[in-house]
Amino acid sequence: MDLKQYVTTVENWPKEGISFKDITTIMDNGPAFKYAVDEIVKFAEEVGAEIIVGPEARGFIIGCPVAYAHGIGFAPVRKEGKLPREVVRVEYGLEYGTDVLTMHKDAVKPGQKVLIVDDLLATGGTVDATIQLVEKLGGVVSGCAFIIELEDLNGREKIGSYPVKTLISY
Ligand SMILES: O=P(O)(O)OC[C@H]1O[C@H](OP(=O)(O)OP(=O)(O)O)[C@H](O)[C@@H]1O
Ligand SMILES: Nc1ncnc2[nH]cnc12
Repeated sequence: MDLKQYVTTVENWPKEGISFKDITTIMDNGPAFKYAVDEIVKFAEEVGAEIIVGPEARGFIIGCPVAYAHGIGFAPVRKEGKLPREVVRVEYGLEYGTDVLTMHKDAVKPGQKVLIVDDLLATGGTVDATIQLVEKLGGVVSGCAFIIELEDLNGREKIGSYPVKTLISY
């Protein structure tokens, strides 16, 4: 399937100079959404994922159905102040700002094989912070999967040698 045709580009949003890739037009199309999730389900199997970790908010939309398809768990990465129990925290930079990401301290078990899933890889700040959170908990990052990669922003450099799957590149 040519998944790219279902992405909507919105220029100069949320800030001047940003070319925003809107995946809601993948999500609201049944066959396109199923194709995108199924591709990441296959990758999860290839890397032997035992749990899916996904950052708020769009990582939840893609990561949860992947976890469900395999009958494995999903652990959320959330912005500071959203998770109710003890957390680990990491500061990170975005294409358009900075923030703090957190995970519950017991969300991933030591030695557990983790697939990190998000909608989009831009500067890699979010995935880099997510890798750090998983590793603080003793999890083993077995791969990272995204629907979209913005190649010019070099996010892959932040991921280092972990296996990466992306479905669409710009
Ligand atoms: O590679 P990066 O430069 O870190 O950018 C990618 C991240 O940016 C977006 O999330 P955002 O923080 O806008 O949050 P949202 O999903 O809640 O809209 C996107 O969903 C990724 O998580
Ligand atoms: N250009 C972009 N489009 C959609 N989500 C993003 N997250 C970071 N950069 C983005």
